[in-house]
Parts: sequence; C-alpha cells; structure tokens
Amino acid sequence: MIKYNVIVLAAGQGKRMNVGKNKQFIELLKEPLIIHTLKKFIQDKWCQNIYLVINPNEQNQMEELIATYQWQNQITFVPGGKERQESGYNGLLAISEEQQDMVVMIHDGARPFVEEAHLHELAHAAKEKKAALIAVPVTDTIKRKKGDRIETLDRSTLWAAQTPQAFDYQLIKEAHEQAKATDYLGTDDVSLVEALGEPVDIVQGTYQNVKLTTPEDIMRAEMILERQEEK
Ligand SMILES: Nc1ccn([C@@H]2O[C@H](COP(=O)(O)OP(=O)(O)OP(=O)(O)O)[C@@H](O)[C@H]2O)c(=O)n1
Ligand SMILES: C[C@](O)(CO)[C@H](O)COP(=O)(O)O
Repeated sequence: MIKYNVIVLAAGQGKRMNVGKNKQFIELLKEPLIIHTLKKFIQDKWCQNIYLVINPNEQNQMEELIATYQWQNQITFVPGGKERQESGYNGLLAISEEQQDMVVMIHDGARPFVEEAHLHELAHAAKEKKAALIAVPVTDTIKRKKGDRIETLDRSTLWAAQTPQAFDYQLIKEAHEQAKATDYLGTDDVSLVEALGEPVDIVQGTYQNVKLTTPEDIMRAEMILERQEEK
C-alpha cells in the first residue's frame, strides 16, 4: 500500500457550465458533483487525508454539505485562489510537515469517475518516478494551424491529460514556486514539473474519467453513473 494525500480542487466558478452557480453543487442523480468525486477518495484505504480547496464565500455551504455525510474528520478545508494553479498551491501549503513524505495527488473536483485501480497505479508511479498523471491516448486526428497552412500531428505521441496528477511533495512545491517566480500559468500541475525539465510518467486511464466542463457533460455523466449503479 502506498499512502497518499489528495488535494481536491473545487474553488472554480464553473463559467463554462453556465448554471449560475459553482458546478461542484450540480446534482447528478440526486447527489452533488463534488460528493461523487470525494467518495472515490473516502472509499480508498490508501488515501490518508483530503484537502478540499474551496471558494471562501462557499465555505458554509460546503461545510453543511460535508457534515451531512459525516466526513468532517477526513477533510480539511483550504481557501482557493483566483486561478486553478493558485488553488493547487494553497492546497500544498496546507499539508503539514509530517505529511509531506507521502505522495500528494492533485485532482479536479469536477472529475467524479476516476477508478481506484488507477489511483493505485498512479500512487506507485509517483512514488517511483516523483511525478505522474493519468492520461488517455488522443483519438482524434489533431491539426496545428500555422497561418494559412495546417499540419497533422503524429497522433501516436499525443495524450489527453486528466487528473489526478501525483507527485513527490517537494518536487511539486518547487515546481509551483518556480512557476510563480517566472509568471508561468499552466492549465495543469504536471506542466509545472515539465517546465523544471523533470520527467513525468503517464498512467493510462479511461475515456470515462471526464471533467464536467460544459452543459453537455451533465447528461453524459448521468449516463455513466446509471451504468455504474446497474453493475
Ligand atoms: N480558481 C480555481 C479554478 C478552478 N478550480 C478547480 O479546478 C478544477 C478544474 O477547473 P475547471 O474545469 O476549469 O473549473 P472551473 O474553473 O470551475 O470552470 P470554468 O473554467 O468554466 O470557470 C475544478 O474542479 C475547479 O473547481 C479551483 O479550485 N480554483
Ligand atoms: C487539469 C485538467 O483537468 C487536465 O485535463 C485541465 O487542464 C483543466 O483545465 P481546462 O482549462 O478545463 O482544460
């Protein structure tokens, strides 16, 4: 067993979802999205602590929700920042020194379908290689546009990045600090390790581990949940 801590990012606004509230509170088959995501880690014996990064204006709402599941002892609330990257860094700073020897995962609160087997594979990869992510091979033919010409990229080398992404604590903290110092804003956390010139391992996940980003994703997510509940 590889023990790990997880930072779950839930402090965004969900602008692309366009439902007038943070998408973490959208109900999927009667339970909020963030609850579906947290369950994956609450149920995993390898997961030691959950750091839930939230918008401070939503703290009461989030605390009340978590209290109904009686998970208060397993979850530490952390205030989020303006950008996803800042929220991740705040999560890292909330991890006490005694906990820093453990692998740390960073996960989108809006990705509720990660599988336990992949969490374990990822924890092993991060322990061994210091940085790893779950990703899937790209299935589309990808073009790069350069002026009035386009080129076709070699699909066999392309991966779609997902979360969780998992790290040695000191490495990801250093990567965030360098990104801050150089004003680099990435769309994920492994890109900050890439910028340090360090290697990153890929654990192949599933196409089902989607992030709910736009309204079309809600119906797809409910279909996945229904299928899982039938099993
Ligand atoms: N300042 C931010 C921005 C994002 N997130 C979290 O990072 C995850 C992935 O980001 P994204 O899908 O972009 O979520 P939002 O920022 O909420 O969506 P949008 O970009 O459409 O506003 C989400 O779980 C979101 O809550 C965060 O914790 N803090
Ligand atoms: C971290 C991430 O979920 C990996 O796919 C993603 O990069 C988040 O940002 P996005 O702007 O929604 O792609």
